[in-house]
Amino acid sequence: MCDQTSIYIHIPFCVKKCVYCDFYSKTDLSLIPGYINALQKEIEKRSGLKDAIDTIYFGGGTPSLLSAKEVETLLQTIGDCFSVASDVEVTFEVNPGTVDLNYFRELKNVGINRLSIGVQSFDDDKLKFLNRIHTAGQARNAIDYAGKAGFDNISMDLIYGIPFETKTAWLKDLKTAVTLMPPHLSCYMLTIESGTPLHEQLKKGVIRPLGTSDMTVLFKQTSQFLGEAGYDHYEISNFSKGRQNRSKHNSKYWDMIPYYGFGAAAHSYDKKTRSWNYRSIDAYIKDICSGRLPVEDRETLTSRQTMIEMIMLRLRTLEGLDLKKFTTLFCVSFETRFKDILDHILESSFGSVKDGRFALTLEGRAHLDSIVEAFAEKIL
Ligand SMILES: C[S@@+](CC[C@H](N)C(=O)[O-])C[C@H]1O[C@@H](n2cnc3c(N)ncnc32)[C@H](O)[C@@H]1O
Ligand SMILES: C[S@@+](CC[C@H](N)C(=O)[O-])C[C@H]1O[C@@H](n2cnc3c(N)ncnc32)[C@H](O)[C@@H]1O
Ligand code: SF4
Repeated sequence: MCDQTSIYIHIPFCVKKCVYCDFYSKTDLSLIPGYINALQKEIEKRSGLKDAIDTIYFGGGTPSLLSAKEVETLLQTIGDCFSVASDVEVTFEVNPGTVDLNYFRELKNVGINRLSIGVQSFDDDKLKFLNRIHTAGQARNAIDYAGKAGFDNISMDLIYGIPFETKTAWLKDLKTAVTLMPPHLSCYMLTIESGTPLHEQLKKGVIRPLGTSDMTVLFKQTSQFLGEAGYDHYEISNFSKGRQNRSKHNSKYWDMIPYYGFGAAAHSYDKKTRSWNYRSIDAYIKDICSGRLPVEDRETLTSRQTMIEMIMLRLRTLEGLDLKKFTTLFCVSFETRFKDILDHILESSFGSVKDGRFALTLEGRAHLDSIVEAFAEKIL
């Protein structure tokens, strides 16, 4: 029998960098054809016909900078090198400043069946502050085109908690989002990553980030508002209309199911080992063209690392951690191993144990980082 697995393809190109983003991408678009060629070679080199691929994800960077022909070429190579399921979910990330109706029709024709649209906000001032290449009008058009081209599996990315953002302003963004009725929404709390222009602004005192308690208010407001609008808060940043509209691909990350990562800066996981490719387009292409795999490094997870990772990932989700599965994997019951922390969490209503699963409440998820840290300290 085939093993179910996934493919992630990294497209490290952007028209310009957004002030908050530290995902790997470059603005030299002339490198795209050579990169596609190298990607094909990497896929061929790592081919695995015994693996049944049921999700494929084009992420970035900006996948929507590729021509539909280039996307088709990559999907054909995957089809030649892997056993792709007939009902495979194929997600494609889109920047609203790079698309039109015809492009979406072409994407549909070459086999893309889920779009993740990087809207970020419907407020032009907020978009300008973030250094996005598009306006709110273009974001609305992108959603409209996606529907007209026949996509029904659409997700929207939004960012909240930028400096000076108020509860009212964020609520306005959420209200606009739900009127467009996407079946899936990702709402990300702004993180100020070191090395980004936003971090520079912070160091110079040009911006003052929102405090933790203001962020917590926005996080809870998001969950409450989207809950009332019919969305399940199924992962800390993700919301869907029913189970059928969850991201199958990302759900696999939270379930620790193996995946292939192709391209510069892409990560792969095979149940025991994590590996990652060079975070440089030049180094990636050079290795591939010399017949080597472009792996920068790999680490085999110890049982302790797997335990931390499983707790960290599962506590992000609505369903939480399967206690029986934990005992089978680690030969110790979760309740015994973490009695003190668990008692504290249950007493303070930050979590609950139901039907053999330990999950955080909304209040608990608002304190996810410190809760995960408490578990990690106990494991190390
Ligand atoms: C890596 S981007 C790729 C999507 C596409 N390039 C775009 O921006 O339209 C995926 C998503 O991550 C989120 N993101 C990236 N950096 C972030 C940060 N520092 N804080 C919060 N969200 C972030 C954004 O919502 C973005 O749409
Ligand atoms: C921030 S999430 C956005 C998910 C989107 N909201 C959705 O529901 O489909 C996706 C980003 O994570 C990063 N990413 C995901 N899987 C990856 C992998 N295997 N290797 C490297 N980066 C990855 C990419 O930058 C990608 O743009
Ligand atoms: S958020 Fe998207 S468009 Fe902006 S720099 Fe990051 S990957 Fe590129």
